[in-house]
Amino acid sequence: MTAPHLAAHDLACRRGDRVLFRGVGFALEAGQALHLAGANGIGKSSLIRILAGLMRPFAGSVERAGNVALVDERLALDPHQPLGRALAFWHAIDGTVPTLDDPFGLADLADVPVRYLSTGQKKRAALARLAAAQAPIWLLDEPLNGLDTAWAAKAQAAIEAHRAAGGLVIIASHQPLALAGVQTLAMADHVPAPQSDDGDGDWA
Ligand SMILES: Nc1ncnc2c1ncn2[C@@H]1O[C@H](COP(=O)(O)OP(=O)(O)OP(=O)(O)O)[C@@H](O)[C@H]1O
Repeated sequence: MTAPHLAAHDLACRRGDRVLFRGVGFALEAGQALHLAGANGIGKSSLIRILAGLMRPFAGSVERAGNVALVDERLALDPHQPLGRALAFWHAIDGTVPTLDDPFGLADLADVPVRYLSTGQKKRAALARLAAAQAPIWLLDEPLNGLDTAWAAKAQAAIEAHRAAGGLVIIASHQPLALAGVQTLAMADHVPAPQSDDGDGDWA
């Protein structure tokens, strides 16, 4: 795997008429992991989309070396296909072959149409698709949502294996993460102060 690099320089994000965050900066290298933490609506998914190149920052820039694979709430698998065929579609696009070890326990679900999978099964399918993409940079938006305790542990083991193989990972999550040496970016530290509208300026 080519050594990946992902850096954010003084990023700001505006959605509608609101600046969600500003001054976000970090630099990650192979093997490192960053946890984006913060309340609902603070801008974690928006930051992930900026890092993935799907949204322009309001200010600042992203520096990236290495391909990106993204997992978010949108399942990029054809809901009308059986899971095996839906995953095979991506193998054909990526030029990869399915691994035999089945780390996400999907073998028994290969004939089930994607739309009939449970929430946790869909998340496991998304993680299988992620791993198959063979991209060094993983951007994960709530990757543990919907997983039971055992599968959440296995998903984190897959993240650790990816790091050990030279990948880097950014994870937006409300759940505590059991990842070695994971860094935390507290989004609350980057929320702009509200504009004062108390009229003080009029009386100075
Ligand atoms: N297209 C849009 N136009 C305007 N505002 C938007 C748009 N998309 C999202 N927002 C707003 O941006 C804010 C941040 O959303 P975002 O999904 O990034 O938050 P989040 O931290 O990931 O939240 P959660 O923890 O609930 O997933 C929210 O207030 C949301 O309503």
